[in-house]
Amino acid sequence: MPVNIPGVLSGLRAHLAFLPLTAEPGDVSVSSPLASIIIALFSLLAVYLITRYLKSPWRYLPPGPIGYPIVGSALSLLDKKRFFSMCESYVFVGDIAYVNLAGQPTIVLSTQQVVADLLDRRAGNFSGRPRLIFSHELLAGGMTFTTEGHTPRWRRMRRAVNEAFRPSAVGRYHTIEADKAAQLALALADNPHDTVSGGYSHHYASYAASVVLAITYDLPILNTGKGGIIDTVERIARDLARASAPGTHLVDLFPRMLDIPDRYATWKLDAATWHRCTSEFLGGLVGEVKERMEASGEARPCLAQTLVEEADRFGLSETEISWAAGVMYIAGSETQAITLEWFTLAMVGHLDVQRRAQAELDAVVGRARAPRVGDREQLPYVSVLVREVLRWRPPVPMGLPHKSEEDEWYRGFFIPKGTLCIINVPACHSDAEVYGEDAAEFNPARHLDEKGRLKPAPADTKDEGHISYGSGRRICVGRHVANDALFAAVATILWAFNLRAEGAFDMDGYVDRGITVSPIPFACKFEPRFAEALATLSEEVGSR
Ligand code: HEM
Repeated sequence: MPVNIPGVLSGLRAHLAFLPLTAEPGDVSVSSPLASIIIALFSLLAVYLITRYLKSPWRYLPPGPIGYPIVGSALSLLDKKRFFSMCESYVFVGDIAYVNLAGQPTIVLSTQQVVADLLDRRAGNFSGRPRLIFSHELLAGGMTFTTEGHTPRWRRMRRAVNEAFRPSAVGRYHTIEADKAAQLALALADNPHDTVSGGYSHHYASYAASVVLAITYDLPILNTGKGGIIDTVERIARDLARASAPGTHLVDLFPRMLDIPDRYATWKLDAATWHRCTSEFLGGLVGEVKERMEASGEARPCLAQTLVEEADRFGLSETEISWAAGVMYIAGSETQAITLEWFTLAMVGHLDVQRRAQAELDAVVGRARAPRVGDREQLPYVSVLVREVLRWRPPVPMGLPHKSEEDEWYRGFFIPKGTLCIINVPACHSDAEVYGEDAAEFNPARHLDEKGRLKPAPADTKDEGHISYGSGRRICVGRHVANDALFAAVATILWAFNLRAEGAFDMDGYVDRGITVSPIPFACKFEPRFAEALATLSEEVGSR
């Protein structure tokens, strides 16, 4: 249909008649210059905004979902699987997605190479942690180095702990791990028909907790039942975890609330009291180690002993020693217990793997004694079985978030200062280019060559064969201890028992516990493999 241009123009003119846009001959209206000024200002503003937009590095953010107003994509975090699949649908370029979590810039890293490129090779910028005002700054007084930023205090505490947990130092804990593993097996045998769904996980929790506490404080070998100390440290861990859940405390959303004078903010006084009591409790545990060191000239090796001895070298205060040791329970107990739960699921779902591991144990260790951590070199299949559990079902699927401290450019993408970095560990571990086409399957043999020897671990995994321990400067400082303690438990359980599910089990489902994920509970039967197994374990407990 032909358009009547003059007609349209005159119609427009009629509509805009209230604004004298053009001066007619003889028109003396004073508003004409004003209109010109307004138009000029708007034009300038438009030019400014367009130039700013064109020049802004924010145009080059990695691709990602737009999300909803204000909350962005924060709500999708409630379901980890959905969150990751949402991010994965955007990682067609660069293996990196950008997500707005209620205003917090966040990137999700989905291949091991990208994780290493940023968190490892640019560790100077990507080793911070998000600010947790209530739990970290007020309750813990900034002392939990797991959540401390990339600060001198974090460096001091981390270096001191690393001294006690480096590969050449962890051999001194092997006896503790072997004793605890034997106790764990005996506890599991107490309930051979444990049809309570996941009833054995209670024993795994006790094992992990008592290994960590024994390694940290040289506490006497604890029974696998819970003792008073375990109850207290568990309460501390629970309080801190609850307090750091997003939205629990308003001060995390409105940091200016910190300026409210103490007398009007009872929550600050309560937090200070909690901090004082907890510091006293943790200081008391270190104090007992000191007493043993003074009384006997030396205590059995443990983390607290190293921290006390090395305090001057690393410049640690008394409170820093107490908290550096105290945080180990929080970081190291649930993670290990859950890994053992995934191990149990893998075993009931893969009886062939169970049999192959047991054949190796029978051939190398025999039945006259239980396996030891020192046997690991001769037990490559059992050893990679632990590695494969951590690859197949990472217990901390998002890692712990790192935070960038400066603006950064990577593969043409802009990563603003203060960006959170979340590792999509399941995606990294299912990369067919790294782990093969069967990456989704549980298959320990993938880590061995055709002669059954350990293959070199894939690039960027720090020789672990996976990145379940995180990456960069913040990589899990307890990973060598964890590898040993998990090996001790797995080897002892497979040496002593056949594991069989009683009833249904779900290989794909999971229970979301916040930072960690565990299998959906199922009943498992731990059947002794031979008559003398339990007697041999009883004899070995405490005799090494
Ligand atoms: C299966 C067992 C374990 C898993 C899966 C695990 C996983 C992790 C992960 C993902 C991180 C964060 C790394 C990062 O920020 O990139 C971490 C940090 C940490 N882990 Fe572990 N961990 C385990 C066992 C342990 C044990 C046994 C201990 C101590 C006895 C421990 C102590 C720590 C500490 C202190 C940190 C904080 C490091 C820092 O911020 O500098 N972990 N762990």
